Amino acid sequence: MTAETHTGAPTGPTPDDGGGARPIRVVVAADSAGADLKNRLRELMRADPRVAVVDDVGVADASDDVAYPVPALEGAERIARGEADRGVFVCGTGIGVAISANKVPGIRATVAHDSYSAERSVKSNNCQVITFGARVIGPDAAEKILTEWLGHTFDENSPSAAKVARIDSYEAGRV
Ligand SMILES: O=C(CO)[C@H](O)COP(=O)(O)O
Repeated sequence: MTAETHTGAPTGPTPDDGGGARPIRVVVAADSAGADLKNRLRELMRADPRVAVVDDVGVADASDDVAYPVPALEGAERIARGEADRGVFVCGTGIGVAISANKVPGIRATVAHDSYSAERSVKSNNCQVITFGARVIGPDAAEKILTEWLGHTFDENSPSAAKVARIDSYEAGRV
């Protein structure tokens, strides 16, 4: 699948649309440093009516020392293949899983530890993936940001769309 055919526009409900939009499919991933927070965020989303399914690609818990690129790349590839709409990836800082996910064509991922950045990552950048650093942000703050993030959508008719399209064009080799 090419980046052109897979811009991966986040879909789903907006905060004030009454929940009428299609529930989204989310994939979660983490390394040992992020497993506990990932599991907590996974359960939060499984109880959220805006989320249809939460697919967990591991690691299961902090005893598993598989390095962060492995679950992050697997999660990002599932989004690129159209098997999930969005991803929530966690490591110690959120940086390693973001860098890994961004290597998958068509995927836009960023760490976002504040509400405004999380919102703009969707509305400006059409990011499908948000990442957290479990050694940086507390679980309550991560839950609040995640709950808000689930309600944001990218407007393909907004001025930001052409900017994201420029990234897609570069990735597709069209300069
Ligand atoms: O935060 C991480 C990568 O960004 C990861 O959880 C720890 O990586 P390490 O410092 O290389 O062990």
